[in-house]
Amino acid sequence: MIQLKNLSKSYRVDGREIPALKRIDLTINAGEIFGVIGHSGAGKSTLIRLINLLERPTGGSVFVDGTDITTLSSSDLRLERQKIGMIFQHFNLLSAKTVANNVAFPLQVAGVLDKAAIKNRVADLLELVGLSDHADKYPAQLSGGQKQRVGIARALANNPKLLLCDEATSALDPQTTQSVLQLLLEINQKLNLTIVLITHEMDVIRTVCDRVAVIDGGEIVEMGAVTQVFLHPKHPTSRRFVFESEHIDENRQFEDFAHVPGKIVRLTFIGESTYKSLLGDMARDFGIDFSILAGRIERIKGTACGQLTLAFTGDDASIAASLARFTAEGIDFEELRAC
Ligand SMILES: Nc1ncnc2c1ncn2[C@@H]1O[C@H](COP(=O)(O)OP(=O)(O)OP(=O)(O)O)[C@@H](O)[C@H]1O
Repeated sequence: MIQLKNLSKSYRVDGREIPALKRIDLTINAGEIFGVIGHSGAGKSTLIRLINLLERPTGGSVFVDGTDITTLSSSDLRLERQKIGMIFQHFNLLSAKTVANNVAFPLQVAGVLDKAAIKNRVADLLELVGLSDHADKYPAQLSGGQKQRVGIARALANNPKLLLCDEATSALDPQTTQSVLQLLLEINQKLNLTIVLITHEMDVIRTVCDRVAVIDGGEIVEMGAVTQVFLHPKHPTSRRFVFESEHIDENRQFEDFAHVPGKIVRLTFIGESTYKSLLGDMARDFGIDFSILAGRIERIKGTACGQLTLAFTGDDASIAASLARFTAEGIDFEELRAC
């Protein structure tokens, strides 16, 4: 759906070129929910605004659904943009228009003249986002979550193939964030809509995204399936995001482990293996002992995942046999300390 090729962007400030994005290569597949996470100033907003050319790149190309939109005339670009909806952190609703008229607005701009068709389409969209009873209210009469639902309905008015979400839940409380994220998941599935979202919150990525790119200093420093990046973050920036979201202090943990005897191993469970009763079986079968040093079980986009850090004691052959059993059961392990 999206292909960014060697894409770069610098801003000219006081006669100097300030690089914001450097040689980005990225492919986003149709139907996926793709997240971009980074700290403030990393280049997230620039990246998402390049996808619909709200910003022009300094170099490289932007393909959307097979078309290099950087080469289009302004009238063709206007048509192409109807395939791309966008929602914003601060909703950007028109305060003097009712909810229904905010949602109708992009249809009118696109040249739809049939008033009955507009009315029906607006009614369908408001039903989709759960706001049928609020059609005649003004934005000031809505909660933040309701405003973002209007933003989503408006973004979907022209049946886009792609929805860009610019920090769409950052102004919302945690519970409202969850309900807006559930709505995004629902429309992704119902409409097979490709969604790109930028955020600085790992929880947002974990709840809805299929894949994630971690961006730092204008570059993608890590990219992969969310389960992979969450459970095995490699780049220091990714590690920081994951450990902060899990309230894990990595350095402190290693200091604590220094007092514990045995081989320290971190096990990673995904899916059904998360619920298997393997540890007791292994202690009995191989005569090993273990203590649990750290653990977490969570859901990554609906898939149960767990990580357990254990210290094993026993003879080397028994520990090796136990680790082989993990491998046979499809459980990943990482040795953090040999003994
Ligand atoms: N219009 C602009 N003019 C000059 N510099 C800009 C402009 N927009 C962004 N920048 C600079 O580009 C870099 C990337 O900014 P960008 O807004 O894309 O980051 P971000 O990750 O979205 O940050 P935030 O989360 O704070 O919005 C920053 O150094 C920023 O100062």
